[in-house]
Amino acid sequence: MPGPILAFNDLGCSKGGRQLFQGVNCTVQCGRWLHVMGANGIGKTSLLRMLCGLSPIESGDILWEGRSIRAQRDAFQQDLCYLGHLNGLQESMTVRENLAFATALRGHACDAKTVSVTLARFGVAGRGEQLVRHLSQGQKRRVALARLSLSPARLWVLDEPFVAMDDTGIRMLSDLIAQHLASGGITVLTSHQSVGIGTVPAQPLELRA
Ligand SMILES: Nc1ncnc2c1ncn2[C@@H]1O[C@H](COP(=O)(O)OP(=O)(O)OP(=O)(O)O)[C@@H](O)[C@H]1O
Repeated sequence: MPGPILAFNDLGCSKGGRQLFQGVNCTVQCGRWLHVMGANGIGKTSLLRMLCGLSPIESGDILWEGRSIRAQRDAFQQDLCYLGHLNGLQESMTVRENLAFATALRGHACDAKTVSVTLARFGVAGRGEQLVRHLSQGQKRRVALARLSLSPARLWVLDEPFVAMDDTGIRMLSDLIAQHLASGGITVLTSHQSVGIGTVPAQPLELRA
């Protein structure tokens, strides 16, 4: 059995002088997914943002492969793909440019055929030359999934990824995450809906004030 690769150690968070949560402890192994749950405003997005280095860790620590993420910022960022509310897409670029840009940032070239095949896989074939800002919310989500599928990152951090998805999109995303887990990846996600990811049971993390 592989050892834990992601760990939250006594993690706490406050915003605007108010304590949101504290004393969060858990470990996540390869091939598992963490379902971060809790009431509106409890701090789920805040936790994900700390994990991604978008906000500082105020108390406790987050470990990746046994080392604080603060001590290995660049290497950890290479291992991470974050899908937030804004989908991580550049609105003023075309769909195709977005995918090429995202993969280039990670030092990979992505040829036109791969982009076309990937867009078709997520049901947005033929949208490649369209500006992202002209897509519907659900189509943007699908392009974000296409971006995710091209990412070699081992850790996927997804904030409410099922929002704005139709049933087909929800299935596509579940299958994509299941595939990621099967290849030894880890996913941390928030969702107010109950979620099924293949046959892999959720590892629940309930945030409480
Ligand atoms: N920069 C900030 N300054 C002050 N308060 C903030 C800041 N960012 C977030 N908050 C507050 O922190 C709390 C937690 O926000 P967060 O978005 O993490 O919650 P959440 O659990 O993801 O909520 P939801 O389920 O509604 O999406 C909220 O009350 C929010 O208003």
